[in-house]
Amino acid sequence: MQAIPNFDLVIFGGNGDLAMRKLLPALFHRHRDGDLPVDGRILAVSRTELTRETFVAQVHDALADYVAEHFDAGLWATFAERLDYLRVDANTAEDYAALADALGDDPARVRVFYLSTSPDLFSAICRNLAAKGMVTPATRVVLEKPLGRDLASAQRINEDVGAVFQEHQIYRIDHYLGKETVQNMMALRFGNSVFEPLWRRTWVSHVQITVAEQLGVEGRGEFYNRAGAMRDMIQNHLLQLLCIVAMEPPARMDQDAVRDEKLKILRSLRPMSGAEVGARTVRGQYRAGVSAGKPVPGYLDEPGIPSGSRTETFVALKAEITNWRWAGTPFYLRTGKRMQEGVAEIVLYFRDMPMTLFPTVGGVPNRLVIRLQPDEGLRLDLMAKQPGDDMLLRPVGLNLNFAETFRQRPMQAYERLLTDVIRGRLALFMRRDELEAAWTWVEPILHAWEASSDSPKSYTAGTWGPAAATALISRDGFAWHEDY
Ligand SMILES: NC(=O)C1=CN([C@@H]2O[C@H](COP(=O)(O)OP(=O)(O)OC[C@H]3O[C@@H](n4cnc5c(N)ncnc54)[C@H](OP(=O)(O)O)[C@@H]3O)[C@@H](O)[C@H]2O)C=CC1
Ligand SMILES: O=C1O[C@H](COP(=O)(O)O)[C@@H](O)[C@H](O)[C@H]1O
Repeated sequence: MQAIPNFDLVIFGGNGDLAMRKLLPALFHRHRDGDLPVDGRILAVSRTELTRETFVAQVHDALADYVAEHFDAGLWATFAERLDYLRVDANTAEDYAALADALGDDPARVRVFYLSTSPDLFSAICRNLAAKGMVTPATRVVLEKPLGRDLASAQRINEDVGAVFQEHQIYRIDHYLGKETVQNMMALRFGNSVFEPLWRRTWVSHVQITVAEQLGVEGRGEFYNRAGAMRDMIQNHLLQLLCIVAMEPPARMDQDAVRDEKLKILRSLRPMSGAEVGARTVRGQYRAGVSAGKPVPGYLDEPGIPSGSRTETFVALKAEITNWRWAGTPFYLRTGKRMQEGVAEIVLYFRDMPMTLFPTVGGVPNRLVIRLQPDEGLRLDLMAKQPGDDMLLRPVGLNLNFAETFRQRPMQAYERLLTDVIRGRLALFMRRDELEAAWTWVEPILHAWEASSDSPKSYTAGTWGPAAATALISRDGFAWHEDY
């Protein structure tokens, strides 16, 4: 494993929610594990006037909450030495002079600009960094999602960022690609021979990808209401998961070979015509209910949500991949806020046997359940004989729980991704053409929804979403995997 080189990491939006909840805790974990070089500096920037001391105190409190039992006072002291804060308004060219001074002029030093702000600021930030001569060959830029709200706006951002940075310097983050189980899926598929012959239309009847959250919009109402579940989750996380399940083995595990294969899948997604969208997609919006044992308000009563909003908090849809391996095997995608369980998983359902020889109790088709959250693992559901005189079969699961097997703290997605940027490893980041292919597929669905007079179907918080989502899959003779 390549050591992490000395670095300057500049986080635009360094006092924001993502930085405090995910980025700085991830860096603290890597510091605690002794993975960061001594000369690795973290410089937070944003508009608010803060002293270094105040900022460091804010990070201390955030880490105490978000790193919880892994927080260590001794390690905090050395971590705090890495931190600094600078006031920079992204739109004010003069503010960048102090940033350029703080970074110095060593052209060989790895320099990462992490843009953890609204994407409206990305163009101005890149332009100003270039104008002040801060973009060296060893500089990388990380772009947070969502990258645009449709194909045209994504292209505009890509053009503006591309005018300053070369493609190999641009890291478009999708934190799902940093999850251990997602990488384990590549290990399962391309490090074992046993599944490869089965991994195709001949043996797989359909695939389900579910990312269900119990959380609501959690103080991000204004942002969420402009996005909705399609832009927030399907366009990026769920389509990336679909790519990892469906892609062909890359010729090598190098960044472009992997990304080429994912791109082929995105381009093989059968486009939905406006007329088909009604039958192949379901959008929902939660109303008040009980989630994780507590009464919760409906979406329209959350702070920052305008009355009568038609933003979807749930999407279920049927996708089809028109290629040699998958034609005829539907992929059902489903995501929602305030669902009954917080769970993320991929389930491959294998085809039924041609005939039944044995009586069964609670028969299910053979299936492979790949669990991303909450407990990462794999389960292969098989039928086995129940002990006793009768030849009676019942379902049993062969279980692999990664935490129990490896007895190691699983690395959080941002821990892996942040250090990949510093190391210059692009494989787990999206290339421009991938991002644009994903928007190309999603956009007609969004347009059809916008043009429709229908509102999202209402569902009670704490359930599995609108009844129409059950109908979407049961029409094809299948049912959502919900037996947790
Ligand atoms: N929070 C999350 O869980 C996730 C967030 N994201 C994405 O990450 C990005 C950041 O999100 P989040 O942290 O939640 O948002 P916040 O609103 O919490 O943070 C925004 C940050 O941007 C800074 N900022 C705003 N305007 C300017 C400006 N003109 N110049 C400099 N800094 C500015 C703010 O600081 P100040 O006001 O002091 O300037 C603040 O630090 C967004 O693109 C979001 O979509 C993606 C996935 C999950
Ligand atoms: O990107 C996002 O992801 C989170 C879900 O991430 P997870 O790692 O907790 O599964 C989601 O809550 C948020 O709305 C979205 O912006």
